[in-house]
Amino acid sequence: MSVGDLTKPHGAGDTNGADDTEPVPDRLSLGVAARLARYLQVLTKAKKEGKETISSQELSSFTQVNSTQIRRDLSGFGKFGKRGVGYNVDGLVSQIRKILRTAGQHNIALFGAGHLGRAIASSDVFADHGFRVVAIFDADPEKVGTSVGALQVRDVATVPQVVEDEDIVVGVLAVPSSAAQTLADQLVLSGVKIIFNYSESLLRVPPEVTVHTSSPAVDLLYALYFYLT
Ligand SMILES: NC(=O)c1ccc[n+]([C@@H]2O[C@H](COP(=O)([O-])OP(=O)(O)OC[C@H]3O[C@@H](n4cnc5c(N)ncnc54)[C@H](O)[C@@H]3O)[C@@H](O)[C@H]2O)c1
Repeated sequence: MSVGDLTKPHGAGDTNGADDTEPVPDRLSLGVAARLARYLQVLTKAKKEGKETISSQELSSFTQVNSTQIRRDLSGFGKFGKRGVGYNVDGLVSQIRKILRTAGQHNIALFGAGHLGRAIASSDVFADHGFRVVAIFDADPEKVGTSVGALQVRDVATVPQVVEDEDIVVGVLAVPSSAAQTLADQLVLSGVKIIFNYSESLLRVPPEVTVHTSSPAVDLLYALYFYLT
């Protein structure tokens, strides 16, 4: 079964641009989307290291998805895979980015210019995948106006205006749990539909808004489950 088999295609003539015969899927199943994102993570790194091809076995060893599943998921991208040679890294990166709709540039607003916020702002973790931190906010008047890399810390009162001016699509919360819900509410009111939450706060948002909560300990519990079973 390929990605195409698991999804509902767009109407005729609406194509992904890379191959006129390949329709862009409307909706991926959660499992496929999660696996494609993991492949993309490995492929992006491989591309950065100048690797031209990658085999399903290599992808498997880095993603812990078995290679038969990988071949099935990627069978829709026939022209990128050659027996004995593997997949063309460049081609597969652009194809998966189109399918996950992550092609192009997406602007992030970061909340919290503390330890984590500063580390995120100065690293490539988001930039490697087409996300750019274009604004950083903090509630502490001592931090507002100071520099974090090329950015100046802004006052949270300016959120709605900055979201509009900077075309922000993602809000990243690197603030104490006690501050997260109020900021999430402000982001929702400003029209932001994706929130990446580093705090442990259980955020309440309307159904059209997606919250992803990053929790290393919970990821470890998941790994532990597979280790123990
Ligand atoms: N999930 C992870 O991997 C991970 C890792 C480290 C920290 N964290 C979490 O990230 C958060 C930040 O951690 P830290 O170590 O950077 O803390 P920190 O105290 O160094 O920084 C927090 C910053 O948030 C600012 N802040 C407080 N209220 C705010 C508001 N309403 N609006 C904007 N800014 C506000 C503070 O002034 C401070 O600058 C915490 O919730 C922590 O538990 C998560």
